[in-house]
Amino acid sequence: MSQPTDSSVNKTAHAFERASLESLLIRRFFFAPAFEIYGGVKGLYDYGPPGSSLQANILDTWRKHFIIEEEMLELDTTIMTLSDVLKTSGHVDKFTDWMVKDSKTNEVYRADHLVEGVLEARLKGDKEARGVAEVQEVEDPTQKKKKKKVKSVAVKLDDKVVAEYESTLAKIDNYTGAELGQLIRDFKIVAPETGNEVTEPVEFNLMFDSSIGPTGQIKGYLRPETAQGHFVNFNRLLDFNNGRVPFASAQIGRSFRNEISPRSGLLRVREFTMAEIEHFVDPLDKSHERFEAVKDIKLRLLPKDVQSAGKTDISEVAVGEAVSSGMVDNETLGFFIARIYLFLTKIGINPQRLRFRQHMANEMAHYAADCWDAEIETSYGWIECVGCADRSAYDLTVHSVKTGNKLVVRQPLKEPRIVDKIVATIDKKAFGPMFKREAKAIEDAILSLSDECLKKAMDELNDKQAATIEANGQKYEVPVSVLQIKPTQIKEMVREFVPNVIEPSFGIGRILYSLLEHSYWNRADDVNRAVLSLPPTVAPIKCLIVPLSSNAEFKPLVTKVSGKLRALGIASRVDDSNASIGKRYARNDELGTPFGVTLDFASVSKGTMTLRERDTTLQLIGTIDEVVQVVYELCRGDLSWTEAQQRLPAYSGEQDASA
Ligand SMILES: Nc1ncnc2c1ncn2[C@@H]1O[C@H](COP(=O)(O)OP(=O)(O)OP(=O)(O)O)[C@@H](O)[C@H]1O
Repeated sequence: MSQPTDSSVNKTAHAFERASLESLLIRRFFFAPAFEIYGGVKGLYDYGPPGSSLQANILDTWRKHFIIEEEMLELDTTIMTLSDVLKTSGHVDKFTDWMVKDSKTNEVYRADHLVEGVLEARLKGDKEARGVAEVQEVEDPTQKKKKKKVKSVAVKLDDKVVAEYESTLAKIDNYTGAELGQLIRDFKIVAPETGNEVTEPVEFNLMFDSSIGPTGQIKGYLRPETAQGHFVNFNRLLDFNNGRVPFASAQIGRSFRNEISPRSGLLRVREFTMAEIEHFVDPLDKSHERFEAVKDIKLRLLPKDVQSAGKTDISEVAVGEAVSSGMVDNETLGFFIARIYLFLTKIGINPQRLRFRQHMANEMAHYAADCWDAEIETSYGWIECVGCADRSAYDLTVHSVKTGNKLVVRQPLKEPRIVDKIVATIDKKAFGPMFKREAKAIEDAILSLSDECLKKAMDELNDKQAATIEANGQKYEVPVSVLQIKPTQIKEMVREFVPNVIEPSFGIGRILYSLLEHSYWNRADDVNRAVLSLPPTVAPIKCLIVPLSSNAEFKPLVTKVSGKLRALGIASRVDDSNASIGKRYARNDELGTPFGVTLDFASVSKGTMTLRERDTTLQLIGTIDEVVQVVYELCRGDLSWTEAQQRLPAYSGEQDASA
C-alpha cells in the first residue's frame, strides 16, 4: 500500500481499509461534504486546509512539469459558456449518460455503472466460492516435502456465465441505451438496495444550464470541460505563437457535470478541477522534437485488441517501441503518455498501480485517431484519471464551419504549387449600392468563409441564385448578380491547414484521492497510527517544528527556525501543544508532513536541532543552520534521505525525543 521502500520502515501487514482512510481524511479535514450542516448534497465537496494545500501543490507541480517545462501558452477562460459553443462541440446533443430508476422508490442509477457494479459483485462472489476450491500448496509439518491438497469444490457461476460477464465488463463503456436495457433484462439486474426492477434506460444530459443576463435570451451552461475555451481562442493563440505550430495551450480550472448518481467520494463529483492541454500539430507531421528524451520509458499498457478479446493483461512496453509498432498512433501522443506517467509518479502515484488503457474503436469518438486513459488502481478498481486523445481536426473544423471564421495555420511554401480552390468574387460596383452600410461587414464575412462554407454558398448560388450570408448576427441573401463562387485553379504560395489536436485532460480530484490511497499505511507497532507517505513536493506542510518544552527560553528559537524555513519558502507548522512529542509527530504523520525538527535543551545551550523523517522515524542531528539547509534540499528533491544520513550524524539522544 505504501510508498516507503526503506527496510527500516515499520509497516503493518494489515490490508487496506478504505473506511479508516476516509475517516482520517474527513477528521483531519482534507475534504468534507459541502453544506454538511444542511445535510450535504451528493457529489459536492469542500477541501479543508491540508486538502487545499495538497491540491495546490499538485497543481503547482503540474504547471512546472507541463506549462513551464514544455513552454505552453497558459489560459484562463470563462466557466459560463455560451450555449452555441457547446451546441457546436456536440455537448448539447451528446454529452449524456443513460439513467435508470428503481421502479418503486425512484432512486436513480447510471445504467452502465449499475450493470458494472452488479456483474463485478457477482464475479467477486464467484471467486470467493472458487477460492476454497483452488488447488493449494500447503506445508505439511509432519513431512519435509510440500504436499498438494484439493479442498471441496464450490463453484458459484457457470464458466460460460463468467466468460459472458467478463466480456461484458471489458466493453462496458461502449453500450447504447437499448443495449444496456437488454443487458439488464438478460442478466436479471435489479436495484441493489431494494431488489426492485429498474426502468428502461433514458438519456440524461450532464450539463448544468443557465442563462446569461436578465432577459433570459442568451442561453449558457457551466462548462463540462475547459477545452472549448482553447478552441474558440485558437486564432489569438496562433498569433501569439507567431503563426507557427506545433504549440500547446494549457488551462487549469473548474468544470461541472451533473452526474446521475455520484457514489464514490471524490472520484465522481459534480464540480471538479481539471487541468487540460490542447497541443496543436500539423496533421502531416505528428513527430515530437523531444520524443527522444522519453522513448525508453517503460509503460504498463492495455491495448485495445487485448480488451476486445475480453482480457486485461498488461504489457510493459517502452513508449518508443509502442509508437514504432503502431500500437500508439503517433510520436506526439506517445510523448504525452510518457509525460503523464512521469508527472503521476513524480507526485507519488505508485507506478505498479498505474496503467494506460487504449480506447476501443467503438468507445472512441468517430473523429478521434487514438485515445489512451491513464488509469490508477484504487479500492474502487481501476479509475480513469487522465484521458489522452488525438482528436484530429474535429474541434477547430466544427467551430470554423459554425462561425464562418477560418481556424487554420498558414505555412509559407518553399515552392509555389497549383491547387483546386473554391474562390468568391464580388462585383463591388453593384455590391456596395445593394447593401449600403452593411456592405463592408457582408464582404468581410464572405471573404473569411471556410472552405466548407464556401462550398455550401456555391451550391446555394447554383440552386436558388442567392447565398445566405451571416454578418453582424443578421442573415443576408446575396444574389448571383453580385457574387460568384467557383472552383478555380490557383497558384498557392502558402499551405493552409487545420491543425490536429492532441488533448491530455487531467481530473485533479481523482488523482488527489488515488494518491491519498497509495500513500496511506499503518505502523506495525500500532495499527491505529496511520501515515500518509506524501512526497515532500506535494505534502501540504513540509516541516513540523516541535519545541520539547513550553519553557520561555524556547520561544525565540522557535521564531528563529520558523523564520528561516519561511524565508526558504518551506511550508512549516509549529506544534507547541502540551501533547507528548510522540503524539505530536503521530498527528503530523496523518497529515503527510515528511520532516520534523525538534528543539530541545541542547538547542538552547548548543544551537543544535534534531531532524526526523516521517516514514522511518529515524532522526539526525546538526546545527540549526545545517538542519534547515538539509530540510531545504530534501524538500526541493536535491537530496535523498540516504544522502542526508551521510551529511548529518544519527541522533541517539533522549528516548522521548523519538517518536
Ligand atoms: N464526475 C467527475 N468527477 C471527478 N472527475 C471527473 C469527473 N468526470 C471526469 N473527471 C475527470 O476528468 C477527466 C477528463 O474527463 P473525460 O470527459 O475524459 O472523462 P469521462 O470519460 O467522461 O469520465 P467517466 O467515463 O469516468 O465519466 C477524467 O479523466 C477524470 O479524471
